[in-house]
Amino acid sequence: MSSQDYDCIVIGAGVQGSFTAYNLAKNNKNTLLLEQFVLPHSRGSSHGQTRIIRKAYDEDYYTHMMEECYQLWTQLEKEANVKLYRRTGLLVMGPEKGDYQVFKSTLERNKVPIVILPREEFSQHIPHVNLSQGNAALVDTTAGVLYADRTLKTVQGQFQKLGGMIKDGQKVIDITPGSVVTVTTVSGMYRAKHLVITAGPWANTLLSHTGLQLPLQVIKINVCYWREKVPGSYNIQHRFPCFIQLESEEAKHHIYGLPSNEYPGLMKLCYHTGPETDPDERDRQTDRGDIDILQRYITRCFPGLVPIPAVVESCMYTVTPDNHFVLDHHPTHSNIVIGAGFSGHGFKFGPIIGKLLCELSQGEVPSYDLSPFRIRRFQAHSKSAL
Ligand SMILES: Cc1cc2nc3c(=O)[nH]c(=O)nc-3n(C[C@H](O)[C@H](O)[C@H](O)COP(=O)(O)OP(=O)(O)OC[C@H]3O[C@@H](n4cnc5c(N)ncnc54)[C@H](O)[C@@H]3O)c2cc1C
Ligand SMILES: O=C(O)[C@@H]1CCCCN1
Repeated sequence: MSSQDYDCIVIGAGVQGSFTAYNLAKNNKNTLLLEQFVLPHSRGSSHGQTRIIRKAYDEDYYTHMMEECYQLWTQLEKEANVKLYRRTGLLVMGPEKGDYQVFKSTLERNKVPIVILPREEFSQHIPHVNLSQGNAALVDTTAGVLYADRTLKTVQGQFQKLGGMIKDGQKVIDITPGSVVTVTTVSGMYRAKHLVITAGPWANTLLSHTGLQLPLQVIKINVCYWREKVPGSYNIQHRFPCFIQLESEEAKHHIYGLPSNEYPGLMKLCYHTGPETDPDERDRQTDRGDIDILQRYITRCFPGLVPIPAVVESCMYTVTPDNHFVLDHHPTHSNIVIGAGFSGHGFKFGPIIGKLLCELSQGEVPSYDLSPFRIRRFQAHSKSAL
C-alpha cells in the first residue's frame, strides 16, 4: 500500500469537490482529489446535462453570492475556452400572496433586472403555458442554463492542468483525524495537513469516521423529460425560459423546468422533492408519487407537452432541515472542512463554494458571512451528534 503526503485531500469529485480542488491548486496547494467511482459517473448529485442558474432567491445572501459567482463562471469559460452557461431567463410563478412576493422583493432590493408579467400579457410573452388561478409571474432575466457534465469535465481538467492529482475508483474507507490526516481508500493510504469532505449523499457515511453526524436527508429525484406535442414549442432556441412554479395548495414543493435543449423535442420538468433513499440503493427506490403530481400539473399548465414522461433519469438531493448548505470546519478537528447538504440548489454556486471551502481549509477569513451555513445551527436537532 502506497502512502503519499499532500497539502490537502478533497474527498468527492462532484461539482463542489472539483471546484474546491481547482481553487486549492490555483493557490499552489499540492492537492489530491479522491473519487469512489470511475469518472465521469452518474451515481451522485452533479451528473446530467443541465442545471438552472439564477439570482432569484428568497434570501439576500444567496443573491449576493450569485453576483460574484456569475463572474467566476464567465472567468472559467474564458480560461478553458468552453461554453458552460446559456442565458434563458427564469420564469417565477406562484400564488400572489406567498413566497412569490419574497422572491420579488429580494430581486428588487438587489437591483436584479426583472420583468413583471401581468396576467393579461402573460400568454403573449410565454406561449403554451397557463398561469394558475391566483398566481403572479415575473422573469429573472439574468438566469439560464448551466451545462453540468461539461462543467465537471472542465473543472477537473483545469485542476489537472494546474498540477492537481485525481484518483478515481478509490473509495475512501477510513479517515484518521490528527494534525496530519490519514485517508485510507480501497487501494491506497494518503496523508495531508488539511482535508475537505464534499461527499454529497455520502457525507454522513464519511463523517462517521470523524465522530460527527449531521441532520441530512438523502432524497431520490426522478428527473423527467416530457415530449413536446409540436416540436420546438418549449425550445431554448425559441427563447423559452427555465421556470419555477412555487409551492401551492396542489403541490407542496416547487415544480421546475428547463427548456427543451439537450434531448431534442423533450423538456425537463421535475418535482423538487422525492422519497428518502440510501445512496447505495438509489435504484431500488421506485416511488413515483412525484410523477403523478407532475402529470396533473402538465395537463393543466403545460398543454403542449404529452403528460407521460418520455425519459426518467435519477439524481439525489442531500437536504438539511432548513435547506441551507453546510460550509464549516469540523467542530472537533479544525483541519477538516465540510461542504455538504446542498439541498437541491448547490450547482450554480460551485465556483463560490470552491473558493469558500478553499479559504476555510487554508485558515483564511471567508469572503462571505458563513453564519447561515454553520454546523452549530443544528445543535437543537436530535440527529446531530454535537
Ligand atoms: C435532479 C437535480 C436537479 C438539480 N437542479 C439544480 C439546479 O437547477 N440548480 C442548482 O444550482 N442545483 C441543482 N441541483 C443541485 C446540485 O446538483 C447539487 O447541489 C450538487 O450537484 C451537489 O454536489 P456535491 O459535490 O455536493 O455532491 P455529488 O455530486 O454527489 O458529489 C459527491 C461525490 O463524492 C463522492 N464520494 C462519496 N463518498 C465517497 C467515498 N467514500 N470515497 C470517495 N468518493 C466519495 C461521490 O461518488 C460523488 O462523486 C440539482 C440536483 C438534482 C439531483
Ligand atoms: O437550484 C435551482 O435553481 C433549482 C430550482 C428548482 C429546484 C431544483 N433546483
